[in-house]
Amino acid sequence: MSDIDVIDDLTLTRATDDDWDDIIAADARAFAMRNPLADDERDDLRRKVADDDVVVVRDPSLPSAPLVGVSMFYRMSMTLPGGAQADAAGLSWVSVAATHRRRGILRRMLSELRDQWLAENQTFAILTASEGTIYERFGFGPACFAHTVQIASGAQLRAAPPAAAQVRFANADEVAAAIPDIHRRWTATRPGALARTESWWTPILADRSSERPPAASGLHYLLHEDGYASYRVIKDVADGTVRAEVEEVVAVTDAAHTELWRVLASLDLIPTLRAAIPVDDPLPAKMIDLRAVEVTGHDDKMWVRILDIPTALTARRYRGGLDVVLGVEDRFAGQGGVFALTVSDDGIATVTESSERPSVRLDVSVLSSIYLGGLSARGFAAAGRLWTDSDATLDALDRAFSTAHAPFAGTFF
Ligand SMILES: CC(=O)SCCNC(=O)CCNC(=O)[C@H](O)C(C)(C)COP(=O)(O)OP(=O)(O)OC[C@H]1O[C@@H](n2cnc3c(N)ncnc32)[C@H](O)[C@@H]1OP(=O)(O)O
Repeated sequence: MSDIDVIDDLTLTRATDDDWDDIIAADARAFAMRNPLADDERDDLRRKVADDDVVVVRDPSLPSAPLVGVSMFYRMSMTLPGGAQADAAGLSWVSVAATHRRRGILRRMLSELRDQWLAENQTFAILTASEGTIYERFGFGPACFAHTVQIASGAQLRAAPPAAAQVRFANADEVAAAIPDIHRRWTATRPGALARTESWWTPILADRSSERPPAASGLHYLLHEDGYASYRVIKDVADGTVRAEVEEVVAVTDAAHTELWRVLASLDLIPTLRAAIPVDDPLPAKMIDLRAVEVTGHDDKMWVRILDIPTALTARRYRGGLDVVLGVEDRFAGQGGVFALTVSDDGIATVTESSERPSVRLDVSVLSSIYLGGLSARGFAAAGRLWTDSDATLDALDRAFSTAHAPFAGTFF
């Protein structure tokens, strides 16, 4: 890592206070935002990221040396299969000016950050991707998915309502006091779940009007002792129709999940609800008519890149015994190699570098995709992107890497 680097006639540095006006303007252009971040949103962002974790590229050959590239990462924490929490570098706000595309600025910025992550012994990098074809070349694989669902108002749950209400609408103070802890309890139950520190909660709880979708209300909160839900009411300006966008349903128990959805599905004068839910969410199975939960979209929500393969493989738990030799290719970060992975019947792994012939071959992006249990080894084998020496090896690999719950990040970054 260096303080200043030259790519042809460009300079690459870490951000300082003086760069932030240009960073905000550049990202607003690159992400087609109607307005750049307002001052309070910019303060929120700066509380979440250190200037030393922000890479800035400028072109001094042009008047005023415009900022032509920016990338940053948050220091985040993610739940692994089995419940351990691991640090993860959350890559975000990556952009290159439209005037300077396709001359290697993204590759150069990611190389700089890769060198930093390796020097810091980071095990994982994660991101939410704007397009599906950019990040595999850097070793990232799609790892967490969500279903977008639409639910008609009045949809009935099978379970009879409890005698006494267990859910109530809560005011801002009650919400601020209760939900960070419920969220923390929830993260322990889901692989891929991202923890939120205070600097992440501040903008969520502030619910700034500048951050709301057009024609959207503020957040309404429903509180249960083991869960919460939030939603906005949106009136379509074009046709006047009303719907609710469910922002979050965070339930630590099945009972909390049922009671929160019971209330959401019965909101008056709101014909339609939309939500993004885990792909294995039990909601359809809880309805009298499973068609009441219509899946309208399926999106990759978080990508993972394993940076330290032995540490990552030993940090998670597995669902069955396994004895394989993984041959992993990593063209971007050079962290691949051959690793003997042995998992005991109780799901605990030991990993050693090996000189044996691999029984499984795959790219680090594929290993990263199956790591949280969101995609299967068998699926990649069928796509010709993972090779095993036998079907029995594939079966064992598939079973060991699968998880009881589909991974779900729960926080956009
Ligand atoms: C984590 C996040 O922040 S996701 C958000 C990403 N940012 C955006 O979508 C904002 C709008 N887009 C942009 O700012 C730019 O087009 C970027 C950042 C996507 C690409 O920046 P560039 O500097 O043009 O990329 P660069 O020239 O370094 O290309 C690197 C590689 O990615 C490939 N690539 C770049 N953009 C794309 C794309 N949109 N689709 C597919 N491949 C792409 C290039 O072909 C190149 O491949 P190679 O090195 O294997 O030959």
